[in-house]
Amino acid sequence: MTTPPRRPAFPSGTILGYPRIGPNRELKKAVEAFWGGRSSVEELEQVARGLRRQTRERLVGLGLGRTDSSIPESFSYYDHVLDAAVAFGAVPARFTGLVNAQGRVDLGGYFTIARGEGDSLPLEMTKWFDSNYHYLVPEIGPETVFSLASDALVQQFSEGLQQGFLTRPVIVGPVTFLALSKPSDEAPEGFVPLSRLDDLLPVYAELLRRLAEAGAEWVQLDEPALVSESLDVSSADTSAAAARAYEYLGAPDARPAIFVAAPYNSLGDALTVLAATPIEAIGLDLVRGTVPAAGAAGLDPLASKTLVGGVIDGHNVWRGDLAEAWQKLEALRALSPSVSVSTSTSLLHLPHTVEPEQLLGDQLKSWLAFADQKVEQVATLAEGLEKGVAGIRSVLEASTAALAARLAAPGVSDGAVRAREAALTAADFAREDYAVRAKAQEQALNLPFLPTTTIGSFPQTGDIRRARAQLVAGVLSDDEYQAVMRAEIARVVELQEEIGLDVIVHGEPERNDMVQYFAENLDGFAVTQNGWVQSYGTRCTRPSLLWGDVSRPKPITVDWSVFTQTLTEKPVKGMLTGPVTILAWSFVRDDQPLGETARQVALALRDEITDLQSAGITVVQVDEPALRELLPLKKADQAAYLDWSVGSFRLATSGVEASTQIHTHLCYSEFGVVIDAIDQLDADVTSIEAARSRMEVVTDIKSSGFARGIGPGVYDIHSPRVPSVGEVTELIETALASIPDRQVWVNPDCGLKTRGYDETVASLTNMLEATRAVRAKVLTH
Ligand SMILES: Nc1nc2c(c(=O)[nH]1)N[C@@H](CNc1ccc(C(=O)N[C@@H](CCC(=O)N[C@@H](CCC(=O)N[C@@H](CCC(=O)O)C(=O)O)C(=O)O)C(=O)O)cc1)CN2
Ligand code: MET
Ligand SMILES: [Zn+2]
Repeated sequence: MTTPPRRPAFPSGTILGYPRIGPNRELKKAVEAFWGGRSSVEELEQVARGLRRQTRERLVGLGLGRTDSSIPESFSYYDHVLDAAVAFGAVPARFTGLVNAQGRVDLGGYFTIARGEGDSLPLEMTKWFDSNYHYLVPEIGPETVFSLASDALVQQFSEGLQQGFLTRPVIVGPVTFLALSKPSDEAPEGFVPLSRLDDLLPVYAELLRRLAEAGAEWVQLDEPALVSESLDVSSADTSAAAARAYEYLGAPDARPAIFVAAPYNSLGDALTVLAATPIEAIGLDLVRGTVPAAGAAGLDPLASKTLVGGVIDGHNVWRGDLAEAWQKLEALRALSPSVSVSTSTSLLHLPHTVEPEQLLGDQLKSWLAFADQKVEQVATLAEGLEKGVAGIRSVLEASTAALAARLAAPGVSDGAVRAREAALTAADFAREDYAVRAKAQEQALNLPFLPTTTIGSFPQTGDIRRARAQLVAGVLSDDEYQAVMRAEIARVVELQEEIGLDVIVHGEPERNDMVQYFAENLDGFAVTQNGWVQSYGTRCTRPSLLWGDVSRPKPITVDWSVFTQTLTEKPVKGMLTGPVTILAWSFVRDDQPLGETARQVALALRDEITDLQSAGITVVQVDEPALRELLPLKKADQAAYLDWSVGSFRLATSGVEASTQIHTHLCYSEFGVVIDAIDQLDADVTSIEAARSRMEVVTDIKSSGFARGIGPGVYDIHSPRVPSVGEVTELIETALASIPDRQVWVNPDCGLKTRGYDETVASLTNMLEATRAVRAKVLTH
């Protein structure tokens, strides 16, 4: 028997990943300049190199080691799952023209796969576990030929080495890569991408060998699929795949030491599986998950591995209780003598740093930790692990004290809000029967067969954003800003009238973001100036901070909707963001159950909706695109979630008369699992993303017995492509084949804010032409 090679020690502290977009969105700006033809690929690459160097230096400055593999090499130009697809040669057939003679795709081609071109649709985009980050879905079939088609990761590691850093390359693990993939267009019915594992593993092994040759001592393989019970493949299948994968990848001597990270929840049975493989370190999410019980069956082999305790929350901004985090690390020591500290997830979900924020106030700032502050927390705990807890005791105590101060601060608990919540009864969560509502609404609205509408936003042009930036800078007065927005609303209304839409929207020009806008107008929230977080590709958001009890000091949207209604005879649809989505896209207080916070937001929205009704608005849409996103990864937690999420939506929307039509909108997800919950929302009309999956969702709707209005999106707004009249006609007819005629609405998949005006006008015009054609056909039969 040969002795295994000696492996270098895992660093005592690390993070699973770091934001890639740059402290001032440098990468976003550089990539968009490249797309716009305003810079060359060399200039873009130079910005990226600069950011990577800056990140390595910054992380050392914050306390990570320069040469102990503690710095993750986790850069991406657009998305880390796309990076893996391109690295392993998994390019869909429609893009093979982008692959050069060496089997590689250049940076331009990489962006084309992400964004589509001409008739070639981009990879589908969907939510990354329970976060607001979207990854691109690889397409895998029996025809996919895996090969090592990119050395980007090796190059980035070598680039760091030349600068004097020994970093730790990070890549999506093989099980997660395949579990998140979907069958390619060429794949036969029933094909499962995970069935290609044995063909993919040699390519991963080759990459590991190349990294070892380049000098990498550790590599990180991210396997969040192992914690999720909500994927297309079962946990039993992902566990079995992990056993195979890590037995195989662990076998060769010529490889870096392997660290498998399992962020977003606990590993459950998969921990036993990983324990039995020859990998050297395992990362556990101890924020969402718990410390495994020492002595549990099958965990003995952990004693010879490093356990990396993800005790610092990578998914939320609170400074948290470091003393409690320390205790979790101590508890881990019962399983292995070798314990390190890390974040629970990549810091990708957090803004860079609290420091430059000028509007947050010292008190709130003292409660917060963004990415850089989380790195410092990791460094503190790592010092405790290395030198004993005595040296860090005062820091632990300070964090406990800050947390106690936070819980006792004014505004965290508001008596009036609490009293109102305590007085709620079942009647506050229910409307009249749908039959009664439908009749009252038919009379009030008098809409045609196949009513047409849009999802709310119209293009956010440079002029609109500039005007808002000028308002913030004090260059425009409130009145001047209002005038610019009103002019935009007038243009949007006129356009909709010309095109012939039936239910009119105001276009949301006054909103920087559909959540931040409401946060700015509600008590209990704070917003950042520069707290940008990547949502997908170059698109970023500044998640708001929900720190206290929520209430509405005054009406928020009423004046805008009332103004819009003065411009048209047609019904104007009021536009609000729902409680679940407001929570999902903010950083939410962690001192009380989410359901309680959601009810507070719902009550504020309920008042807004009744105020809209009093002001003469007859249709109100309450968007819940994040309903599916927040669905817990563990099945045991899902029923309770659906109960409070559906409840908060109903609380927000059930204060109105039968004649007021409530719409909701959902997008960005697979809806099958939550279709019953969507029905339970009891909205009069639900618009739902459907075009990219060619109306697959209507079969779910049909089998669920959904009996109210439904608008399956008839074109994808994520690409500038203008759908033809024929295409839209076909999709409307597909919907009509499954759903009773009178229920069907015609609308795009989502809001138009990321589009330009030219394609918007062309697409909506075609949508109306298709609707008229179908109307004529159905009505003459
Ligand atoms: N929070 C959130 N999550 C979501 C969505 C969403 O709409 N909101 N939609 C889904 C998809 N995700 C998306 C996320 C972001 C964007 C998006 O368009 N983001 C914009 C920023 C939106 C914004 O905050 N705009 C601000 C600030 C704009 C800005 O960058 N201003 C310039 C200055 C203005 C100029 O001169 O151009 C600056 O600060 O430097 C405003 O309009 O006021 C972007 O990245 O470009 C779209 C979809 C799912 N998750
Ligand atoms: C991400 S869902 C977007 C809904 C919103 N009303 C809009 O049109 O932009
Ligand atoms: Zn949407």
